Amino acid sequence: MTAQIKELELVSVTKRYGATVAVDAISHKFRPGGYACLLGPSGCGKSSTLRMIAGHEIVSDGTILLGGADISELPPAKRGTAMMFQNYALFPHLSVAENVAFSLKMRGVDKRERLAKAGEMLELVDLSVLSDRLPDQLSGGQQQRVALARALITRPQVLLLDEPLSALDPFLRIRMRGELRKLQRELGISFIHVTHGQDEALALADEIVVMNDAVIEQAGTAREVFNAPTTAFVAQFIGGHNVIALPDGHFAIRSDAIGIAAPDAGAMQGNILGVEYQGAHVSVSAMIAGDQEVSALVPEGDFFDNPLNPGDQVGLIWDPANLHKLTA
Ligand SMILES: Nc1ncnc2c1ncn2[C@@H]1O[C@H](COP(=O)(O)OP(=O)(O)OP(=O)(O)O)[C@@H](O)[C@H]1O
Repeated sequence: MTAQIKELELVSVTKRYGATVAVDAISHKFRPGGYACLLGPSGCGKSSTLRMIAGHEIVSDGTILLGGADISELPPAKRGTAMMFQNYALFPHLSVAENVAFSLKMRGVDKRERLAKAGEMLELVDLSVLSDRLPDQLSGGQQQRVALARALITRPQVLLLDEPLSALDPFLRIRMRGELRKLQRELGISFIHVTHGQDEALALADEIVVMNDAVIEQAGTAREVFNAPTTAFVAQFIGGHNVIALPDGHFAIRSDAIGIAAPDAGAMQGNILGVEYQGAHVSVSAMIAGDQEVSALVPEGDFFDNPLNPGDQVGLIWDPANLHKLTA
């Protein structure tokens, strides 16, 4: 299945709902066979983008290309994409195997062949033993695997996942996250996964596409986006950063790149506002010049060698190489 995975490209894609511009002329090439996360806050246009790629929403303007061919006008089943929905959308009256085989039935594939294919898909997601059950006889995690098998049975080039983990409890979410990543590696196809969780995106993605207010703010590998956010929005949304105004502009710096020293040392003086124990680290917040609050993540051992309290004066130190100039 890994041979010649086609590249998905968005060219100036726009979605308007009446006067609302949900997606504003976004362009992006997704890496073929990669795991991409569309990350952003509620209402930024992630789901609209995904639904346009799937063909469940009409593109208002722009083009969607798969392997160079324009798929913008094709019906969902003819695009080479498949979608797994947030609520799984399983048919309650059909067995697991029949749910998985459903789209082949719609395509006129005969019963024996479609159930054989459904069997292969259920094996892939480790659910063969439950193939005769009804959806309401399954756990949330099992239902999710059925939904995955059902989306994969058409052998898509691109699997689209809309908040696939949001219905699961935190423990299961982390387990399923690992399973999704493993499955994507095994299949070698492109996954595009919509999430508003930065931890989820960092854990899963080869590529993170950060959206805000209908546009792409930044796209890059998880490490690039985390280590060098280009805008204040990305720095704040991805977490673990401070945005600081200095005489020569606005900069992002990771909280764990700020150290604490004696009051007369360091790049800047600060007054401790709060101390929060987080296990491996202690998060120390301080007020610096210009009424700006910054947080430093200090390794637990270092903190307790020189404990601090609110009201203490300190110096904050950082390596200037860790300051990333922001463009907006
Ligand atoms: N069918 C619709 N009709 C009108 N406006 C819509 C419709 N669907 C979405 N919108 C609007 O388009 C914008 C983007 O919505 P979209 O669902 O794409 O965002 P999202 O980033 O996926 O948000 P969430 O994480 O909450 O699902 C929002 O302002 C939303 O209210």
